Amino acid sequence: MLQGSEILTTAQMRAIESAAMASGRVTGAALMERAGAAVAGQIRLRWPKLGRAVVLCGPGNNGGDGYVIARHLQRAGWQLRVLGMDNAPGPDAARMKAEWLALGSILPLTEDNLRAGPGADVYVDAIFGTGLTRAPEGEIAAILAHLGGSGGDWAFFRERLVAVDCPSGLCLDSGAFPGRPRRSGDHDLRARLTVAFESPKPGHLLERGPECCGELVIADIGLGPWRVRNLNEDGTPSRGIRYATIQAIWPDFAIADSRRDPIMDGKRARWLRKQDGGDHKFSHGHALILAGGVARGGAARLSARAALRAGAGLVTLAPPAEALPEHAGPPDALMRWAIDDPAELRDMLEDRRINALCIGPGCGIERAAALLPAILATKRGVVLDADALTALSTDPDLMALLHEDCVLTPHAGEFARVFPDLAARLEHPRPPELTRDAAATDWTRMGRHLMETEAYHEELAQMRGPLYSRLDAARDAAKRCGALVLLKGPDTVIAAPNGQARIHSAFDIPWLATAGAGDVLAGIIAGLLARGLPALDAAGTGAWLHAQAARQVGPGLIADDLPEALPAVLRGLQA
Ligand SMILES: NC(=O)C1=CN([C@@H]2O[C@H](COP(=O)(O)OP(=O)(O)OC[C@H]3O[C@@H](n4cnc5c(N)ncnc54)[C@H](OP(=O)(O)O)[C@@H]3O)[C@@H](O)[C@H]2O)[C@@H](O)CC1
Ligand SMILES: Nc1ncnc2c1ncn2[C@@H]1O[C@H](COP(=O)(O)OP(=O)(O)O)[C@@H](O)[C@H]1O
Ligand SMILES: [K+]
Repeated sequence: MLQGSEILTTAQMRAIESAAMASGRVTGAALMERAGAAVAGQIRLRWPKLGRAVVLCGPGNNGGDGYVIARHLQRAGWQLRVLGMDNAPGPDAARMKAEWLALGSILPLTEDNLRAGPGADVYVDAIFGTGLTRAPEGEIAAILAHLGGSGGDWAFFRERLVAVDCPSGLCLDSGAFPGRPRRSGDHDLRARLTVAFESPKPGHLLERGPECCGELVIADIGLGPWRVRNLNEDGTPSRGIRYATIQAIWPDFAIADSRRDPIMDGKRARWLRKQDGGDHKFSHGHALILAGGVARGGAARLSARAALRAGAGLVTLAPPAEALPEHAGPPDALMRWAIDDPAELRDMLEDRRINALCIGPGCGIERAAALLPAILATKRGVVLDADALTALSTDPDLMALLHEDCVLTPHAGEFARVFPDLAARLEHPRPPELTRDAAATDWTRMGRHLMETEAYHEELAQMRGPLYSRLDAARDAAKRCGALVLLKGPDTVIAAPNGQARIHSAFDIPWLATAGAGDVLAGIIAGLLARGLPALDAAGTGAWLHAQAARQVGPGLIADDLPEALPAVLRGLQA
């Protein structure tokens, strides 16, 4: 029910392009023409006066787009300087290069030529797009560093840089820059505007992507018919299951066509607002939130409050008996019940109406480790956060008890504790080995088969980009432990064991990084599990509600505000 924009990996995008071309119904040159025209159109929209543009064209099809852009801008009356490479690109880019040469000249793509000449209003970065296979070196690295502000003119280029598909050097599968430290931001290329094609790629939304892409516009270049999986008997695409398995939740980018899916359909909104009618409190579920010992109750109380606000019919907070008096205050809607040991928990779980749990916030590692076997054995929906994750990391037997209704909500540090090897792979600035060699892939064959067999969709789904991504890490973790993994951060990634994934972008709300915000998220998800949502949906909807609450409150937010902001978020849903 929760919908967002489909995200395509670079491999899926290439395969779709190849499928379109293999069908004989569209040529690569036509696609390139549409792509270049779309970028030129976006430039003219933002710079309505005629100006001066410098277009930097790389060795491949991204460069081909650049030559199309130069042609369109020149025809519109702009003054152009085009810098390109002296190589023989593929046939489509070669054709676009030749068409440009009939109108103007090409200077060598060097830093000296970039620096020479009068300053321009717009610099078009058409050096590398989805075909980046390794870290840029030499002259191109120097150009990219210059555009990134190594000469001190960071702000100048930040205002004027338009990136075609992505800022060059950014890996569109991971949002990292190959060859650079993962979290460094020095001299990263930052565009004012990025125009990408058909769908966002993971790298637009992960790690450095959102900051470096600037405003992101997705242009429709007409590949829609090849994005569906099912075919009619005559080979034409039918309305079918969309095969992209990754979706963006609450993307903060514009899609320059009308296909944008609503983030929240009316049915989901009505359900969240409990407007379906006729239900009583037990039909909205009963969530049990385990709390920890004396003086540690705040975190679990935040979770419990959030579960109530998310709509669970009943919520019980369960600290050990000695800590029970601490929880005497509001909210009065919250029930309290002392649980000291696994036997008492098992007794309580005899009540089948308790259908979701949350364990971890302020729980204490020992208590979490002691209670988890009883919880996991019931196979009920459960959120494991904070101390429960630490408990998990020290006990492989607990890991073995996880099931697909478990939701793990680690931040990066907790993820590294539970999945140290996967976290270590994320630290590599360079790939230990290339997991995909685009040059060695026969994309034409891939495109043809994409239209014919399911197996190719699976093969495609297995393909990785040149850098290990947070998406790869969350998917690998989910597959390994058989549970849903929600890896927190400004770019939250949610992955199910079957490979389905969501990316939730929250770069616009840095004030959400505040003590206790994660406890609230765990509670919201537990509330939604109690209401009956499957794990992937509960996590996706929960991440979205959590962020919306933070947007509602704004800077100055403390975690206590988040549950209280949920009614306004729910009231604002279009039911
Ligand atoms: N296909 C289509 O129909 C459409 C495609 N479209 C456009 O095409 C773009 C993808 O094009 P692409 O596949 O040609 O890749 P691109 O990003 O231009 O770079 C590849 C070139 O760079 C080279 N190279 C890579 N890394 C390097 C490095 N570090 N340092 C130096 N060289 C490096 C690589 O060489 P190689 O690795 O083989 O040595 C190859 O020569 C896509 O982003 C979109 O803009 C649109 O027009 C819509 C229709
Ligand atoms: N820079 C950021 N911008 C937006 N959201 C963030 C940022 N950093 C963290 N978050 C979000 O804030 C929450 C913090 O959770 P967590 O790290 O568990 O905090 P705590 O343990 O204090 O509750 C998560 O939902 C995370 O996705
Ligand atoms: K580019």
